[in-house]
Amino acid sequence: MSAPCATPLPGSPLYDEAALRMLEAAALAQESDATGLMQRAGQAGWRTLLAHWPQAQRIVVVCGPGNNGGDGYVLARHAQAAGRAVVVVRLGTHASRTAPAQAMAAAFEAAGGTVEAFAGALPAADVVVDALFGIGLRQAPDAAATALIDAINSAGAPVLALDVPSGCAGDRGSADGAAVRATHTVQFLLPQLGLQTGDGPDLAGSLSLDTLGIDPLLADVPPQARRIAAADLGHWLRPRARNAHKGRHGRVLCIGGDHGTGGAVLLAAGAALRSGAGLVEVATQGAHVAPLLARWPEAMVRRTDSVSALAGALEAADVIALGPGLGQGAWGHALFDETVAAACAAPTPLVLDADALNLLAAHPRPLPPRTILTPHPGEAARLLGTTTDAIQRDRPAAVRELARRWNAVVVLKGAGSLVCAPDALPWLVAAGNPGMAAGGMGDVLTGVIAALCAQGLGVESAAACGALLHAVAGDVAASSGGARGLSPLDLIDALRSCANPGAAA
Ligand SMILES: NC(=O)C1=CN([C@@H]2O[C@H](COP(=O)(O)OP(=O)(O)OC[C@H]3O[C@@H](n4cnc5c(N)ncnc54)[C@H](O)[C@@H]3O)[C@@H](O)[C@H]2O)[C@@H](O)CC1
Ligand SMILES: Nc1ncnc2c1ncn2[C@@H]1O[C@H](COP(=O)(O)OP(=O)(O)O)[C@@H](O)[C@H]1O
Ligand SMILES: [K+]
Repeated sequence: MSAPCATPLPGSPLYDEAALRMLEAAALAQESDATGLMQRAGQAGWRTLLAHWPQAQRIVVVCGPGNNGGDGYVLARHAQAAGRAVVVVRLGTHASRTAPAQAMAAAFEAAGGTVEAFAGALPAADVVVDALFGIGLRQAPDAAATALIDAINSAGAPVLALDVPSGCAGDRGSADGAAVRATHTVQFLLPQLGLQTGDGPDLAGSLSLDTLGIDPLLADVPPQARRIAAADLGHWLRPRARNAHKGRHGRVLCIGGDHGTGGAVLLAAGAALRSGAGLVEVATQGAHVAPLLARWPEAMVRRTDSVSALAGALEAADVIALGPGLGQGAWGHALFDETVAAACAAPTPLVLDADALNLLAAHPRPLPPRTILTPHPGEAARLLGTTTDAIQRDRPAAVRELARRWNAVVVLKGAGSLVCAPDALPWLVAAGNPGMAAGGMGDVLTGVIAALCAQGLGVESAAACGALLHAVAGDVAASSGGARGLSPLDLIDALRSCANPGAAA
């Protein structure tokens, strides 16, 4: 790997509700017709429906009381004009409340459209359009709205959501109550972060964006995150210099593997090797030395039955990965204390995972200036003294808070992993699959990130690129054979081809 290029930033911006509202206001100020944007949103919805389900004849459009419902009435009018059998079902007690939505409801009815109040069941449909709530939802849907959401989800037809799946917070990736599970969501104006992390992807289904003809630069709207995907790996993973030697690619020290969890540090070491570290040393319990060497003969393995055996290794390392299989017993605790102190003194980049994070939460202390934490939501909850549900309720806020609280780069793992340096814009990793929800996958990530640090990436770049490389390798591994039953070893096998983007296969 040669020096990373400086500009431009990889990936593309994602936004929150506040940004959407700012752009919407700027766009509305330019419109001569107050319904102009809504007309274009409804048209975009109809185009999307046609592109996905061109044969659909029976279309049920569920309209809520706000402007999202207004978009639905526009779609319904276009579908009816195209000769489809359309029924609008509106939330029982709620008529449209905004002037543009009222105008669009009236236009649909004037064109002979049928509007029914929801009375417990939806008419049979080839496609259901969810125009119940958009970004205006406040708190969990009430009882009437919940019943309608349940009816959409049990209609037995594909669901097209307009802007967001109703009930889902577009900037958080979670729902406080009932939420629509869409087949496809067409977002309007700007792409929303929350549809790509946590529960967002399961609720939104596949995603598209229609900007409604509005240039995002019309208003100076700040992004909430940057989205990185497989094509962005080349930004960080440049071809190596022809004159490279192993000393240029760093020495990784992996520490962990108490009795009973020796496989974790073995996986971390293998991942570091396959991600291009120059040298990999492992400090682990004596019982694990032989199996580790049998699996990775290129690793150096140090019998570390007590902390004194670490002498020399901590100083020699260019980056230390601490935690896989470490445990929280006396052995793990002593190694944790010694390693964090040494990394602070040197200071050496430090990647903390698994029980190193649990020990940190239980025994807080200042961390070295170049530290990366890789918590899953449960570990993140311990690090913030909260619950896993609270973390998952607002993953973007959680990753920012973790980075600030621990003054470290944080990878908040899970569907749509988020990576954040203190006071920086988070990265959203748009790769990975549920096959990776299996023991040992996090240990692989630790090794990948440590290897990228060792090869000269700064901690934020190593964490973002590492989380992306890990997820892309997971997708490559799952592409042959599927997600279920994926093993961390499959992922390690896939790392090398992904770590050399642009190279001939
Ligand atoms: N403002 C505009 O000009 C445009 C808005 N657009 C659409 O408008 C949407 C936003 O519209 P709104 O701001 O009107 O909001 P929504 O249509 O998302 O929802 C707000 C309505 O839902 C009700 N509501 C909120 N929380 C509720 C709860 N927990 N239980 C039951 N009812 C609840 C509110 O009282 C209000 O009537 C966007 O997502 C997009 O689809 C698009 O038409 C583009 C143009
Ligand atoms: N549903 C999912 N979609 C995408 N990635 C996932 C999913 N579930 C888990 N992962 C990824 O797999 C890894 C699991 O890590 P972790 O929970 O620490 O596992 P372990 O501790 O068993 O090694 C993380 O990188 C996480 O982001
Ligand atoms: K919706």
